[in-house]
Amino acid sequence: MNQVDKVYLDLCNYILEHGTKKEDRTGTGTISVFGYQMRFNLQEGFPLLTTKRVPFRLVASELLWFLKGDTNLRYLLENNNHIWDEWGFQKWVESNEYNGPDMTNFGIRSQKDEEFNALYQEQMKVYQERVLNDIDFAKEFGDLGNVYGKQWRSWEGADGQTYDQIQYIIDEIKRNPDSRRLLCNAWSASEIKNQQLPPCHYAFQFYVLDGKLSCMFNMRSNDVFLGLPFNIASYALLTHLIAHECGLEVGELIYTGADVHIYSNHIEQIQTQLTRESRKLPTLKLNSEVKSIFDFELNDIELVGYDPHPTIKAPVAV
Ligand SMILES: Nc1nc(=O)c2c([nH]1)NC[C@@H]1CN(c3ccc(C(=O)N[C@@H](CCC(=O)O)C(=O)O)cc3)CN21
Ligand SMILES: O=c1ccn([C@H]2C[C@H](O)[C@@H](COP(=O)(O)O)O2)c(=O)[nH]1
Repeated sequence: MNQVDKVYLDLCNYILEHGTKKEDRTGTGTISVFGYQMRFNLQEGFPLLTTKRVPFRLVASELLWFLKGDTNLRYLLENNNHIWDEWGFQKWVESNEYNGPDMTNFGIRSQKDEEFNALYQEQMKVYQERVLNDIDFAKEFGDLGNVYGKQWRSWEGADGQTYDQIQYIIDEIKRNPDSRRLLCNAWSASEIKNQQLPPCHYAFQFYVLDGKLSCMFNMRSNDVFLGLPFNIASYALLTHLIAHECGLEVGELIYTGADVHIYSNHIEQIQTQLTRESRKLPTLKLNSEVKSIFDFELNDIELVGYDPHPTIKAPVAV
């Protein structure tokens, strides 16, 4: 069994065995543990689960969106990436400008009420079309607020200046690889009110040893079935991109999670996944002509040899 699926499935088993039932903001209900760490050796292959298909293209386009400093859904929709749609949609249906059918608690209601779900799907389509085709609408309702992209690339300091935390990390790695300050912080107390969803992966830090770049990322809250496979792959890709620019190999990826939970409507899916045999990990190939991490585009990033078990569908808690 490859180490990545093993470490992930060990976590799933651990939560199912030792987790406690806990209510949550979305009203879905979870089984949760508080505090968990996992380590992935990036030399062994790219950490994308093989016991279900994880859509790497969506992971990569989301990361490029963060790295552009973009916070507007439009870029994701243009790339056929719908993982953030619900949080933009929520902003629209809660605004004065929305005058369609009542969408209160659309996340839960769309799962339980088929008639409502049809109405919701219709309004979601309208929303997506308008974000893609109406620039003024997109500016207002496609924007998720000061989420990751803003905090990573243009953090607003108490001095009124903006700070590019990613550029700082890259410059520091090149200048002073032993630094213990290779850190990016996305959690800002004054910004929570300006975010459709306050950051879940709220900080990460790099470490250079023997020509290898390692990364530790911290999550305050983590959806183990849908979010975590994305989060692991996303930070692995970020580590590869930064290592590429800095002329380093990749080292280890370390995950630290706080409220690590399985949603009550994901348990069957996890149980299915637990019965599957893992396969060989894929590898990552980056276009060597691209030098700066900020110049990467989707087709400069290639996953080689990914042959996973089929997708397992699950509803997302909003
Ligand atoms: N409850 C919850 N879980 C999350 O993981 C999560 C949030 N909310 N809110 C913000 C972002 C959005 N993320 C998401 C959202 C949806 C999927 C998801 O549905 N993934 C499917 C494929 C979806 C598709 O093909 O469009 C999967 O099978 O992995 C993954 C990550 C991670 N985050
Ligand atoms: O990258 C992400 C983003 C979000 N999540 C999950 C974690 C929680 O299940 C929800 C957020 O809800 P809160 O009530 O704000 O904690 O989204 C994730 O796993 N990964």
